[in-house]
Amino acid sequence: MADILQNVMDHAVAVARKAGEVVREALSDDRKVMTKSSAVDLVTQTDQKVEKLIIQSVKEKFPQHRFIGEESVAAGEPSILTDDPTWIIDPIDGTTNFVHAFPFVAISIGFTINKRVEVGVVYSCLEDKMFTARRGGGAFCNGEPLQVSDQTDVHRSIIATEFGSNRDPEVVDKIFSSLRNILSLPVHGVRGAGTAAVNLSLVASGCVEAYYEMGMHVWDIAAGSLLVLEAGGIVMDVDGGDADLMSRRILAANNRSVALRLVEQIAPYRPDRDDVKKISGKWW
Ligand SMILES: O=P(O)(O)O[C@H]1[C@H](O)[C@@H](O)[C@H](O)[C@@H](O)[C@@H]1O
Ligand SMILES: [Mg+2]
Ligand SMILES: [Mg+2]
Repeated sequence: MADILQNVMDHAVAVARKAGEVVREALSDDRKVMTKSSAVDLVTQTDQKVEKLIIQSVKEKFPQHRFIGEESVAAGEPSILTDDPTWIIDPIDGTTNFVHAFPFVAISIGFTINKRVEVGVVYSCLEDKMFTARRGGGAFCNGEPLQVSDQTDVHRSIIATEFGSNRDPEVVDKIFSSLRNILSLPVHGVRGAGTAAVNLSLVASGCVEAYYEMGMHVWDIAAGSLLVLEAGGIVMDVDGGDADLMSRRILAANNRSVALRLVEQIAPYRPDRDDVKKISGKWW
């Protein structure tokens, strides 16, 4: 098992670096923008091209492994996590940033066995930061070990979150209700990088104390959640329950005391799960 995981890690890092080159080059081209679940859920040909590149390259090396890829799911592939070795891929996390050349864009690759993330790679390709984690083996950025912040007082914390791409009025109300509660605690600040994977790497790096979001997907958080755990942090549901990769809800924090103060402030809602088939033939 150990050797397989090292091979997976090495391959994930190599292919993420290659994907990052493609993304950086594409920044100077015209970016044709299409939409998916809503008018603000963006996708480009580069997202699709990078996902194909990653999946093809992994298939050649690990023909038995399964995939859950953001753009494959958008094209109708199922989004079901099994016990089999599975690569969970977000080819461009931060597509809106990519479209606008806002400088935080990541390639996120998580690898699960028995539904548990064993390897996580987040390549923040415009910063050239390669974040890596193996379960039980620590978290690193460009080879340097990561450690979450030791702050226990939420009032002295920075909290990261995102607004997502769901503009239903009830969801927007919940987002603002959570924000108002958290800002009024008060906290030192609220931030959002525009990519879940980078937000999680910021928690792992100790730059922000916590990140929460509802409505993102498993490919946004699979790799980054392992970074946080391996940097000494915790990952849970926004209501304080157990984390569930497919629930589309996450709260990742440096420690339990900060996390539980946030749980009291977050107005939760339940997006449709990633593994629930809503409309026949479509997996979202
Ligand atoms: O679609 P991408 O850019 O892969 O992922 C982003 C989600 O679309 C967005 O809803 C979410 O808020 C953001 O955190 C995520 O990274
Ligand atoms: Mg994403
Ligand atoms: Mg994406």
